[in-house]
Parts: sequence; structure tokens; C-alpha cells
Amino acid sequence: MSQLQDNFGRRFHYLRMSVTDVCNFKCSYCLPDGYRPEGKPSFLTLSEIENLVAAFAKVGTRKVRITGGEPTLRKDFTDIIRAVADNSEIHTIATTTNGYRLEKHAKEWYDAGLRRINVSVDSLDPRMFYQITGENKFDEVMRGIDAALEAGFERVKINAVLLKDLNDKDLPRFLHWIKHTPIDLRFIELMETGLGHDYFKAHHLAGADIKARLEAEGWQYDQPAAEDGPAQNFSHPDYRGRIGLIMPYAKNFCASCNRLRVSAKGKLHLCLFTEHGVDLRDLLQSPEQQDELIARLHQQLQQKKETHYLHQGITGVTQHLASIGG
Ligand SMILES: Nc1nc2c(ncn2[C@@H]2O[C@H](COP(=O)(O)OP(=O)(O)OP(=O)(O)O)[C@@H](O)[C@H]2O)c(=O)[nH]1
Ligand SMILES: C[S@@+](CC[C@H](N)C(=O)[O-])C[C@H]1O[C@@H](n2cnc3c(N)ncnc32)[C@H](O)[C@@H]1O
Ligand code: SF4
Ligand code: SF4
Repeated sequence: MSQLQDNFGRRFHYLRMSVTDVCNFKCSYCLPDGYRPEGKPSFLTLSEIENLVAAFAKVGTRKVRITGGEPTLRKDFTDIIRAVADNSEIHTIATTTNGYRLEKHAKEWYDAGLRRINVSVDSLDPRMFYQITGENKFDEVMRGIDAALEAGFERVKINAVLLKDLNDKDLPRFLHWIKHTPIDLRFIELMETGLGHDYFKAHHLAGADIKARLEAEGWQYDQPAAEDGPAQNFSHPDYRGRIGLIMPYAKNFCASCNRLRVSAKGKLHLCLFTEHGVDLRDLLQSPEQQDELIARLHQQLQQKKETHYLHQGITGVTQHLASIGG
């Protein structure tokens, strides 16, 4: 079966699969008022997830990231990991989490087959962490990261969204942390979302400023491997950790796009900022629908645009990133 490819020659081997919209944090740039259910939510079931992953694996997906909302709030989160791990075509299983349940479950998730974990930590100052996330859980999250490092994960990455007038003084603390700790720290430029226009205006900070500071301090740009996504990575001989910058407003950011997204309600999103999602759920009900599902994926890929339209303030259907998993 042929690999998923778009009209710009980009190949898609990475699926970001959202499994819930629910979240227990209130990050000011994402869900400032917390999660608000719209009616009775009905998220992908385990068997729908199995059918989805099987079809994507058949057309070249080798990496699956389980995301959300907060994916670890799913009671069957460990079963989801196991179901993805059971597919021998998937070589990398990752998740992105706020770290809230990590301390208790890191080992269990590792044993189920999870190999990479990205944890969101927007500030190393506990008070600022509370101010940004709406949860006074800094110590728990940091203990969770220690538990992940001990459990043997291949990669532990930390995501921090760059926020003007909030965490923009935190770089020295972050650098101090990764001097002796083998984590990959990533600074993500704040992206505008449908509900985040004013917040974006107030707090957007260009990643290029951080890049210039890092280069001045001897951090070196790592040449990307062929399968790498849009982050720019840097390393330094005096530091055990590395730094990545995700700068979606930078020129050519989308040229290395290698990922597709499926929402917790089973919609395919060709871009983080697509105009609409395409329902896949009707074709997730039985393994026998796989060929039809694959045909829909190939057909949809022809519609994928070359880039996002964020520079024009067009955020598509994405009201906040919790609705699509970031
Ligand atoms: N605009 C845009 N932002 C992205 C893309 N991929 C990741 N991001 C941003 O980076 C955030 C963190 O991504 P993660 O969930 O940690 O995953 P990742 O960057 O794919 O991580 P790796 O698989 O470790 O490279 C996302 O929630 C988005 O905010 C992308 O393709 N486009
Ligand atoms: C939507 S969350 C889902 C997973 C999990 N709840 C977490 O926070 O890690 C995924 C990532 O998106 C990032 N994110 C959310 N809204 C964003 C925005 N407007 N701009 C940039 N990154 C954003 C978060 O910081 C987080 O690292
Ligand atoms: S960024 Fe993650 S933890 Fe924060 S509100 Fe959004 S989904 Fe929840
Ligand atoms: S903004 Fe859209 S096209 Fe660009 S890298 Fe992200 S998902 Fe791909």
C-alpha cells in the first residue's frame, strides 16, 4: 500500500492522535476557563483507535503520539498505549502530557510500550507555573519528570510556550536545569487560535530572539535528520540537555511538515490550522473497512495546503489547541 504523500512531495509517517478533549489544567494560552463539555462527549473507543492505527500503519505511519486535552485522564490510557504498541509497524509511541499523572504511572506506561514523553512545563518558577497553568502542581510535575527519567524513556522532552511578560525571564533557570539533566527542552512560539486573539497580541514572543541568544552563547545548530519535523535543534558541549525551537511563523516552517492529526472525535485534520476536519469515524467501525479508510486518506491528502495562514491571522477551525492535541 502506498505511502501517504501530498502534492508538495511531503510524506506523512507521524500521526498525532488525540484521545480526549478533557483537561484538568487551565493554561492561560489554551483553556483559560478550563474544559467545558459540549453535550455528552464521545471520544474514540479502543477498537476505533486500533482500526485507525492499523490503517495509518498500512500507509507508512511509523510514529504515533497520543495527545489531547490531557490524554492521561483517559481511564484506559495504558490500554491505548498497549493497543498502539501491539501494531508492529509502529516503531515509536510517544505522548504529550501536562505531567499531572506521571509520577505515579511513568513505569506502568513504559512497560506498556510508551517510549517517548513530552511534558509541558512553562516555567521553573512555581508561582509563575501556577499563574500560567491555573494549577499549583509544579512540584508534582517535576517529580513526574524524575520518574520518567528513571523509568528509562528514550526521550524526555519539556515543552515551554514562550510568553512575553510571563516566562520570558526564565531562560537562565532552564539552562541551569539542562546543564546536568539529559532532557530536550523545547521553546514553542505562541500560536494564535480562534479564541486566543487578544492573548496572542499581548504575549507573543518571537523564537528568533532566543535563537540569537543561544547562538551567541555557543549553542550549535544540529543538522536535521530526514525524518525530523519542523523544530530547529541546538546542542552545546557543556550541557547534557538539548534545546529545540518551534517557530511556526518562521519562513519555510511547513516545508518539513511530516504529520497528520486525528481529533478525539475521529476527524482528520490535514493541518493544525485546517479549515475543517474530515470525519473518519464511519470507517473506524470494523477492520474490514480498512481499504475504504485508506482511500479516503489518500484522497484527502490531495487537499493539503502548502502552509498555514497564521500570518494573515487565519486560524481555521482551531479554537484552541486542546481541541486537536497541539
Ligand atoms: N504549527 C505547528 N506546530 C506544531 C507542529 N508540531 C508541533 N507543534 C507545536 O509544538 C507543540 C509540541 O508538540 P509535541 O506534542 O511536543 O510534539 P512534537 O513537536 O511533534 O514532538 P516530537 O515528536 O518530539 O518532535 C504542539 O502542541 C504545537 O504547539 C506542527 O506541525 N505545526
Ligand atoms: C494542547 S497540549 C495537549 C497535551 C497536554 N495537555 C499538554 O499540555 O502537554 C499540547 C501542547 O500544545 C501547546 N500549546 C497549547 N496551546 C498553544 C498555543 N496557542 N501556542 C503554542 N503552543 C500551544 C502546549 O503547551 C502543549 O505543549
Ligand atoms: S496546554 Fe495541555 S494542559 Fe494546558 S490547558 Fe491545554 S490541553 Fe490542558
Ligand atoms: S502549520 Fe500545518 S502545514 Fe505547517 S507544519 Fe504545522 S501542521 Fe504542517
